[in-house]
Amino acid sequence: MAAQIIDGKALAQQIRERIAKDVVDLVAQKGVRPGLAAILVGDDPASHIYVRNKQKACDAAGIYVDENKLPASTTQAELLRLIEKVNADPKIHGILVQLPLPKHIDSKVILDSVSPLKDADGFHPYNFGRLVEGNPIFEACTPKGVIKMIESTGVTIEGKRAVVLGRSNIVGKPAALMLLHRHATVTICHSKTKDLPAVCREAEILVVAIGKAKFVTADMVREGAMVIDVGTNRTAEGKVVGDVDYEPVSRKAGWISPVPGGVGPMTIAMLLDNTLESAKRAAGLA
Ligand SMILES: NC(=O)C1=CN([C@@H]2O[C@H](COP(=O)(O)OP(=O)(O)OC[C@H]3O[C@@H](n4cnc5c(N)ncnc54)[C@H](OP(=O)(O)O)[C@@H]3O)[C@@H](O)[C@H]2O)C=CC1
Ligand SMILES: Nc1nc(=O)c2c([nH]1)NC[C@@H]1CN(c3ccc(C(=O)N[C@@H](CCC(=O)O)C(=O)O)cc3)C=[N+]21
Repeated sequence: MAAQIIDGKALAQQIRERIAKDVVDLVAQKGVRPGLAAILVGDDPASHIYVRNKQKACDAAGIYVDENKLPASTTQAELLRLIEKVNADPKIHGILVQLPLPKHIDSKVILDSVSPLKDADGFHPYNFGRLVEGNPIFEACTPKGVIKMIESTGVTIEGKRAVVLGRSNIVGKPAALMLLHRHATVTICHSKTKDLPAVCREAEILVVAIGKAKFVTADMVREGAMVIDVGTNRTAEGKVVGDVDYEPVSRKAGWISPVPGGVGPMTIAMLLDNTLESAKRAAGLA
C-alpha cells in the first residue's frame, strides 16, 4: 500500500490564507500591521532564495518586511547595532537572522541579542527554555511546522513511539520536545547512536533532520509509520532532495511528507504565524 502524502505546500497555503485574514482584522481593529525584520549577511545563494520566499509570503499576507541585506564583510559589531535598532523599532514584531552567518561572526552572540519578545525563529535561549518548560511563546518554525503536519493527518500523537533523527538546536531537539509535550514516547538519535536502523524501525512517527540525502531507507521504517522528512539537500544537478529515500519508503510507510513541498513551505508559514502572534501580543490581544 502506498503511503498517504502529507502535502505541506497545500497546508502552508491554507495557513497563509488564514494569516492574511487575521492581518486584515488586526489592522482594522487595532491599527497594527505585523512587521518582520529579515536580516541576511553575505551572498550564500540558498539563503538569498529562502529570504526572497519569506519576503514574498509576507507580502501576500500583508505583513510589512524590513529587509536588510548586508555584505559578507559586515562586522559583528555592525550586525549587533542593526539588531538593537530593530529590537527597538515599534513597527517590527518579528526578527529573522538568516543562518548560516559568515564565519567571522559568532552566531550565538547574534541570536542571543535578538529581543526574546521579537524572536520569530524561536532561537533565543529564553524561548528555548520556555519550550523546555512546556510553556512556549515563540516556537522554532521548522519543528512547529512538523507538528502541524502531523496534526493535519488526524493521527493522534499521544502514546505513540516517536523517533527524531538529528539533535540540532533548531530542528531535532525542539521537535523532540514538542512531541514529548504531546505525550509521545520520544527517542532522539544522532551520529553516535548504536544500531540506528533498529531504533528507527520502532518509530510510529519518524522525524528525520540530519542533512544526508536519501539516508533513511525502507529497511529503517516500520510498516505503516508516519515519516516526516525535514532534510533539504541539493544534488550535484541542483535538485532538492530530502533525507528520506522517498520512493521505496513511501511504499512501506503509512504517511510521508515529500521534499520539496513538505516541511519547507510549512517553515515559512510558521514564521508568518509567529510574527502575527507577536503583533497580536504587542496590540494587547493575546
Ligand atoms: N525545511 C526546512 O525548513 C529546514 C530544513 N533543514 C534541513 O534539515 C536538515 C537538518 O538540519 P539541522 O538540524 O540544521 O542540521 P545539523 O547539521 O545542525 O544537525 C544534524 C544532526 O543530524 C545528526 N546526524 C548527522 N549525520 C548522522 C548520521 N549519519 N546518523 C545519525 N545522525 C546523524 C547529527 O548528529 P550529531 O549531533 O551527533 O553531530 C546532528 O544532530 C538539513 O538537511 C537542513 O537543510 C533545516 C532547517 C529548516
Ligand atoms: N534564521 C533561520 N531560520 C530558518 O528557518 C532557516 C535558516 N535561518 N536558515 C536555513 C534554514 C532552511 N530553511 C528552509 C526554509 C524553507 C525551505 C523551502 O521552502 N523549501 C522548498 C524548496 C525550496 C527549493 O526548491 O530550494 C520545499 O521544500 O518545498 C527550505 C528550507 C529555513 N531555515
